[in-house]
Amino acid sequence: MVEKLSTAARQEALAELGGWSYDADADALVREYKFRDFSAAFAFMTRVALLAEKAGHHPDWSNVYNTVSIRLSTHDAGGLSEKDVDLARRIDALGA
Ligand SMILES: C[C@H](O)[C@H](O)[C@H]1CNC2=NC(N)=NC(=O)C2=N1
Repeated sequence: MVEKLSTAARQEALAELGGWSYDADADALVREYKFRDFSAAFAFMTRVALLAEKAGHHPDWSNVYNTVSIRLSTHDAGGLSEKDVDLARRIDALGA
């Protein structure tokens, strides 16, 4: 069972993950990515999907044309865990 992050650990993670915001109501990390068109957005989603499968941890997300909205939280823990921080780091490492 995965533990939710403590307030201190969450604040530390947010400081490190520059582009991500914290949704306090959902206890989730959120970020929006913009691309030049749908193809580029969907190519990014494909890469994230492969990361997520490898990690066994999956984003809640949506796509509208060139925009991909990602929300990370751990369903099993009922909020933010280290798994979300790890996945956010890996998504950022794609360099989108
Ligand atoms: C069995 C499987 O690993 C679990 O159901 C995983 C799958 N992906 C998941 N993704 C997310 N975001 N939260 C989870 O709790 C979760 N659980």
